[in-house]
Amino acid sequence: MIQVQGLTKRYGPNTAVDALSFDVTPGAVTGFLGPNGSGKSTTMRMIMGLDRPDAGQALIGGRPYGELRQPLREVGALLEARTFHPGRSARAHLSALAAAGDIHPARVAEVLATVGLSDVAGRRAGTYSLGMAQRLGIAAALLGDPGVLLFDEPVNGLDPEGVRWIRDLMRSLAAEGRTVLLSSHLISEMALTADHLVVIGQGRLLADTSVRELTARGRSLEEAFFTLTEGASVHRGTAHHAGHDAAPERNAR
Ligand SMILES: Nc1ncnc2c1ncn2[C@@H]1O[C@H](COP(=O)(O)OP(=O)(O)OP(=O)(O)O)[C@@H](O)[C@H]1O
Repeated sequence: MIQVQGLTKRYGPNTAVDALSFDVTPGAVTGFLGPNGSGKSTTMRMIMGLDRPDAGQALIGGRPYGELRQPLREVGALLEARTFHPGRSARAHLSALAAAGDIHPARVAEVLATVGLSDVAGRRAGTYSLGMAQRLGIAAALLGDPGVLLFDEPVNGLDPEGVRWIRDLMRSLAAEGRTVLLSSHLISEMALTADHLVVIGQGRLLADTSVRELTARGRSLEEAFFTLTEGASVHRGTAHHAGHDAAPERNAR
């Protein structure tokens, strides 16, 4: 379970994340949608303790990231690809992470197999394609077998087979009862992958609802997304925007 409570982050005069609150529940894929610059990555970074909020808090299983006793076993994240040393092999990279996180070394081979990198695990990761780099990032996120997972744009740069692989992986992680928060620009992909959606614009919550609810009455998810985010995109960078005072679309789970 992830709880985002009144989370706020300012960069100078810009408020990147603005009193944002939502929960991400286990056993489902929660899609995290919003236009470019709406604050998705900043929110995920704050959940992972990489950015300090100016107000509010993000909790993982009831605690802020910094207070988790065994963080790699509790939460895994793919926030940006290529966070590994290019001269190291995938196996060496994962082995170092496992050693640092007190994770059994046998997990390295397991996660390499899960992401389909077993055959190239000895190669320098710097030679990997974007798709392979994404898979290595996902392997690192899965290493501690955590119950909570965050993926920021995992399908970026992947070919159709890779996109489908990610979709199946997300769905199976949720089916195992894990909490999965997934950001993506690909709305059509989100319609296929996510059960629940959190939509933000200008750092504010625009909707916290099920995909089914948002696409009710024959509306496509794309239409619903544009209707929700219209005000937030058109007036981006100004103090006033449509929907400023509107209550976000929300439904109970
Ligand atoms: N380190 C930083 N310094 C200054 N401004 C920042 C910083 N990081 C993010 N921002 C700003 O905060 C806002 C939110 O950015 P963020 O990357 O979180 O959005 P996003 O929804 O993930 O966008 P995208 O979909 O393009 O990845 C943007 O206006 C961005 O320019």
